[in-house]
Amino acid sequence: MSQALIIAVDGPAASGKGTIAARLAKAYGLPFLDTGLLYRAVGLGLLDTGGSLDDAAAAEAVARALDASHLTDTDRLTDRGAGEAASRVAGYPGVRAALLAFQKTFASQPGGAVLDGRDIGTVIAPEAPAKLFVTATAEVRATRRWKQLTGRGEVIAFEDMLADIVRRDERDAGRGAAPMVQAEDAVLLDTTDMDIETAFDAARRIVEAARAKHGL
Ligand SMILES: Nc1ncnc2c1ncn2[C@@H]1O[C@H](COP(=O)(O)OP(=O)(O)OP(=O)(O)O)[C@@H](O)[C@H]1O
Ligand SMILES: Nc1ccn([C@@H]2O[C@H](COP(=O)(O)O)[C@@H](O)[C@H]2O)c(=O)n1
Repeated sequence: MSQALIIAVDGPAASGKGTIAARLAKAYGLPFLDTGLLYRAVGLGLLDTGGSLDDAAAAEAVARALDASHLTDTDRLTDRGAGEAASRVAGYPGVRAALLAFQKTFASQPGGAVLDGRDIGTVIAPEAPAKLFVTATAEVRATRRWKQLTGRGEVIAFEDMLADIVRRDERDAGRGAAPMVQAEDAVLLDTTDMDIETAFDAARRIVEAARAKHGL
């Protein structure tokens, strides 16, 4: 059986990986999953039921009960508080285990798929023929996220945004369960000095090289 075009896009918060992944999915006509939304929905779901972000068992129960209806309020899911809550619950092995099968099934669709997150190339789809690790300096990422959130009305000081990004990087890279790390066979894409169009073009070249290498 021939290999499917699975494109794994990992990287730290606000590096632009979601933007790149969504555009790659459109360009190749593939289904796309932003896996960060799953963790964000678990974090918010826990808070909404009065739970504590320190309660691993309660977080796992929310993750096990997650369905598509929890993923519709994208404005709330992508706000600052949801990002912080997500990175707290994402450290619990039970939460990650609860979300694993859905992500693996999504990745293994016969025609291929694009997924973005922190552990796509290492845990969810280590077999992916195309892997990117998208990054940028913390200052540039904080600037992008600050513009995004203040542009839609959230009130945040830039220094607080930068501190959020640095704290999230440390938590995501430092946890024991599926830490954020560049897969050995992933190509690093540093978008610090790239606008969206330039970053997408570079990502597309990486995918084209992977397709040629794997005969896809
Ligand atoms: N190369 C770029 N230059 C300038 N702005 C960018 C670039 N890439 C993405 N952006 C903008 O930065 C913000 C964050 O991008 P995006 O949501 O794609 O990041 P992300 O890595 O998926 O974030 P998260 O990890 O939180 O999901 C968005 O407003 C997006 O339009
Ligand atoms: N595959 C993933 C995806 C996300 N996380 C955690 O969720 C947080 C929010 O993710 P965003 O991509 O929407 O920023 C993130 O900080 C991670 O803690 C994850 O662990 N694995």
